[in-house]
Amino acid sequence: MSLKFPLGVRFITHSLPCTRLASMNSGALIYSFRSVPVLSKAFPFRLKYIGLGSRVNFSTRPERSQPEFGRRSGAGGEIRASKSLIEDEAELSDWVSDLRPSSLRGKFTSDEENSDPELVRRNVDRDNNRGPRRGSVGQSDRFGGAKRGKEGEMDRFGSPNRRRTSGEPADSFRNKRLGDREGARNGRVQGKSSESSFRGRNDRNVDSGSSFRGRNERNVDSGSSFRGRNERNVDSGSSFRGRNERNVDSGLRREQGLENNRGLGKQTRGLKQEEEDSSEEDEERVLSGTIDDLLSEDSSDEDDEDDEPLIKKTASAKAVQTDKPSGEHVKTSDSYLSKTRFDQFPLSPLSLKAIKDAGFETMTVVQEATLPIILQGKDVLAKAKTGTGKTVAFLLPAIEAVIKSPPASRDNRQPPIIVLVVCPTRELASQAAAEANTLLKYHPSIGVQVVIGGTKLPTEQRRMQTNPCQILVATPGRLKDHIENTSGFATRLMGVKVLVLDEADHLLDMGFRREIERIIAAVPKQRQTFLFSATVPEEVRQICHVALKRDHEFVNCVQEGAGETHQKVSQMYMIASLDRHFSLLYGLLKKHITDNVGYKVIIFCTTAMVTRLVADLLGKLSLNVREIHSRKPQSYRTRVSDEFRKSKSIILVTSDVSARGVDYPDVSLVVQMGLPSDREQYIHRLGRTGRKGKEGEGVLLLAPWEEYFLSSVKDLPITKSSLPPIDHEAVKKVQKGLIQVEMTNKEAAYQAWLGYYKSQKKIARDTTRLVELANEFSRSMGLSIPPAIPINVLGKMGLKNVPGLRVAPGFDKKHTKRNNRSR
Ligand SMILES: Nc1ncnc2c1ncn2[C@@H]1O[C@H](COP(=O)(O)OP(=O)(O)OP(=O)(O)O)[C@@H](O)[C@H]1O
Repeated sequence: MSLKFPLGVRFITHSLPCTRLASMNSGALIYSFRSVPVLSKAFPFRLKYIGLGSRVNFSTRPERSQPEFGRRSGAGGEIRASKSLIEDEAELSDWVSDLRPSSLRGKFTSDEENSDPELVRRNVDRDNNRGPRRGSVGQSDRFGGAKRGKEGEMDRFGSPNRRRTSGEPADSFRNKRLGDREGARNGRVQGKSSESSFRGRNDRNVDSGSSFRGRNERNVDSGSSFRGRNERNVDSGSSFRGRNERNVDSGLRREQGLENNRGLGKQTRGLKQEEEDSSEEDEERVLSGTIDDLLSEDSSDEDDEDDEPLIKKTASAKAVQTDKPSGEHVKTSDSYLSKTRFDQFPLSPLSLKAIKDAGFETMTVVQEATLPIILQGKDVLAKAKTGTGKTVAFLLPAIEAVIKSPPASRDNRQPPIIVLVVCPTRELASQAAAEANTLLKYHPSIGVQVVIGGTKLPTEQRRMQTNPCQILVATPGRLKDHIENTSGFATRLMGVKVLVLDEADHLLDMGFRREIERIIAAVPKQRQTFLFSATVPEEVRQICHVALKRDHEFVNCVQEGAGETHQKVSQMYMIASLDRHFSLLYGLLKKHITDNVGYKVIIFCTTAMVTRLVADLLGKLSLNVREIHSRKPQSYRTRVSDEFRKSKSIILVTSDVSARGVDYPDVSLVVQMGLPSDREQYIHRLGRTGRKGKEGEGVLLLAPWEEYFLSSVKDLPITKSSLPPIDHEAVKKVQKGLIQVEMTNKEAAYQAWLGYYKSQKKIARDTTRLVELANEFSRSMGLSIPPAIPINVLGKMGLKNVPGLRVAPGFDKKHTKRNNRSR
């Protein structure tokens, strides 16, 4: 039997993270005082949870090989919070790779977009130097480019009334990173079997059947529980029924102490504000602070193990899982659309009209699951697969909140902001604003604006004054800038009734810590808050309490494990030594192009500089390729993003600036070259294909020594592919192409590669080996000797005196001074 919530929300499933926490089997609970490690990192004042003792596994995914990514903290739990750091370090690697004596000496002040690549690059350096954002979110910055395209769309939607989305494309994004693979330098391009047809899709079909009423049918308990979560331990066999009861009963009783969570705002006010980040790159938290900061933070990870007092754990919130099972129930398991119509909900007729114009016929599963709860006035944490309409899911009810608010008086030049949407990247913010404008087509009195950095603060300030809006979409850094520097802005934020954190896990991880704290502190406590993402790691769930009310609902439309990715997207990985990678990539692309007439491919590289290298090479191989990464000016990125969105038969090589949220239609293949920063990033990148229930393919190309990453995705349906045969001609072509690639690109890629893998603890542990691998990478680019690296850069990277490195003379401080003197 299934239970239904008043508005029809039904619980489907298996193991809910929360449902089986404290409330169940409480007699058996052991309250131990363990810390929630990430909390201490993110929120110094220490949140406390009642712990479930041994049953509670705060470290999330035990079966993941986290050590490589994890940073030690708190009670010794390995946490992924280090992701941000790692990403920063990835950025660092690119930044480092781009160091020149000049950039080491000075900063650049121009903010403008600049078509001069050199200047742009320098701008990047400058930006990097600016903020102390250490924890940065790599993604964010890397994200750089992607969605700018949206901006274009906004214009479209902008209609004559003030609904126009503002927010200029930010320019000078910066980011960096790098990556790549290793190689047992011997491997020769050869391919044995090959078979790897990257086809093996499971064409499970989609048939949602998920209507309000019919939900139960979907409700087949797959038994696939949330890994590493308590509930599984507590009551693995629990039936669907039992769970629902638990839900209804709110099995997740929150215990005292959680109140504290809400106090975040207050407490964070007192937090030390590190120097302001220069707005310009909220999301681009490139390497903030100094390299030393980053490295030292990194190295201190191990030390940071003091146990916190603690815990009080218990889940809060009810959990509603709407996902469907895997295995034989595939027919319904990958459906992203429900059968529920939008007009079955009490939505504004004008919104319904706009929805119809947008061509949305029925709700997606996440929309169907969250809307009734949100309309009840509750806070929601929602996890739903990539490309399944989360943006509309939070925007629709947010618009309702605006409609229900009393109109601002006409002479109020600074009307309250009713809805605040925070996105980790400029692209996502622009995209969300564009979607909002679609939904607001017939609400001319409701305005949307975007504040995303990249433009000068005063420009945005003026824009906000001349175009008052009720819905504001922002990136965290720029929003914080406005809170602190725009007169009257803080007052306007006191009108916020709905706060949305899009890509919540990313926003709540270490990278955006300060900004989010500041933002939460700046909006009223009496508000509704929605957190959406395709991935919500357990440790982030713990932090969610700082933003959400205690009785929030966790709507999980995703089954942990195989269910986190789309069944219609085949996932394969290839293991090959580094020296084969470029040829393999080329062969893979050629085959895909032959097999797919209107192909659209995204290739993710680990850093901006490696992205540039790969794009350069593929261009030389006469493929129709574009590149997006943080080193490109925002205007360029916007243009390319738009072009890629609209085109067919095209390849986009990109860094992680395009990993999250970017909604490119009809991407047929996603290739990930080298180590993804973590499991979530792997899922988000893969999510650029198979959107809206479509088919897609994903290929992860790793070197043998990167294979350990697979343990973190072992529950996903990713299978090993044999290496395809690569014909001799292709190998020769690639070699020739590599010769034509600019030397500076190779040098930059080498340094960036080194920097990126230096940030991967597992690999960096043995620096001699690391350098060997880097030199392997160098050879894979066709270089017989590795590029020399300035001594000061090596120092910053902690790689001085490591055998195998070539040191570029004359760039160390002493040396430079001497040279200057002698001039
Ligand atoms: N009910 C609907 N019916 C059809 N299409 C929809 C519906 N709702 C949203 N969409 C479209 O689905 C696409 C994907 O939506 P969106 O970008 O919000 O996905 P997402 O879940 O946020 O993905 P990601 O996790 O990658 O950010 C968009 O083009 C959006 O316009």
